Amino acid sequence: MHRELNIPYTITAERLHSIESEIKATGTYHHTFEELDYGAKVAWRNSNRCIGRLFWDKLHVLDKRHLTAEEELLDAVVHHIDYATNSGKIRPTITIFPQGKAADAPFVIVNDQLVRYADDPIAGPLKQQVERLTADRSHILPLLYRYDGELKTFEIPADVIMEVPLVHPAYPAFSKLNLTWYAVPMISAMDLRIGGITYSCAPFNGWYMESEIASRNLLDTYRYDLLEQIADTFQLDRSTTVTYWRDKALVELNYAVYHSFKTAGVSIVDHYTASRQFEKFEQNELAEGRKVTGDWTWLIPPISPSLVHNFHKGYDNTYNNPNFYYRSKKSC
Ligand code: HEM
Ligand SMILES: N=C(Nc1cccc(CNC[C@@H]2CCCN2)c1)c1cccs1
Repeated sequence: MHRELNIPYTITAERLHSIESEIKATGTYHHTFEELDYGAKVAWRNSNRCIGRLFWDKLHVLDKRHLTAEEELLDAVVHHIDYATNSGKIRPTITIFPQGKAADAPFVIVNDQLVRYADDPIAGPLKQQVERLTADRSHILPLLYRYDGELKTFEIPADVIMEVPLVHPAYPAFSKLNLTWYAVPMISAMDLRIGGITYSCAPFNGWYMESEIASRNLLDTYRYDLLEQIADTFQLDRSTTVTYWRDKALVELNYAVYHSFKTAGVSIVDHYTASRQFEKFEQNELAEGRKVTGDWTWLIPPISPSLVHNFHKGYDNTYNNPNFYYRSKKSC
């Protein structure tokens, strides 16, 4: 159940006292839903590498801290995918499972994203871990999770995973590559830290910025490395670098990804609009009297970076809490 709550949250002396006595008695404490909801939203607002932060107070927070049974926990993962996808009108959502650092939380997801193609080079190490545990070979990696200290796999039902066929309106030959990408990016291996509490299982999603798929996932040499094949479908002259065939292919591929998602009715943002939205975020934060922190190296888009405003300014990369952190590898 999702409840909209007013922001900002103000803590009372009584609440502080009750936290203190819970810590004295048990060594930790538990957030109220209001504290969890506000904490998760502020963690997004503090995510220095995120260009999508304008909508930080619209995050859908699904509180699943009460779940204990394995089937219920897995069902909540499937529900997240279904709820967030919302038939293409993507809802930025976070599902928060029982608290604890990765080593002692009852349920921890090992996958870095809930959906990952088995043939994606980035999936290498995870794929090896999965193949030691199961024989099934679907094109999407199963969920690898730790429950009660045991490493297990779960096949996410195909019907909740939406994919988008990639086409280019002006180049029919492009479809011959039979490229698709999954609709919703869902990060599942970062720790959410709020008020000294670590939630090591708190998968969250937004929607894609087109360049993530087009400039990085499909073109990085250590990812799908498709630049030449894609340039050929656009009939570009690859005989010399100075026909700018790489640059032309990159732009047309970004265009194709954006239009494919739009045609399929799946939320996506172009890099220019995303940068303008980030500029609005900066203005809003200033008006609220808050300093914006950011990581310039991730905030500039990988296509036409100097055409957007944030290329031309610096950012303070201080990490304020609440925030999201990489899980230390050893803990899983
Ligand atoms: C709503 C649409 C959103 C868009 C378009 C967006 C866009 C992006 C992009 C393009 C990146 C850089 C990713 C990369 O280069 O690999 C990023 C990073 C990040 N985003 Fe967002 N984001 C959105 C929503 C969210 C939400 C809902 C959260 C969490 C509640 C979030 C938290 C983060 C974090 C923690 C990072 C840094 C990840 C890392 O350090 O590896 N974003 N975002
Ligand atoms: N649009 C998104 N993209 C995104 C956000 C955070 C992290 C990532 C994955 N980043 C890792 C890759 C792989 C190396 C550099 N980038 C993607 C979102 C994912 C979840 C919420 S928004």
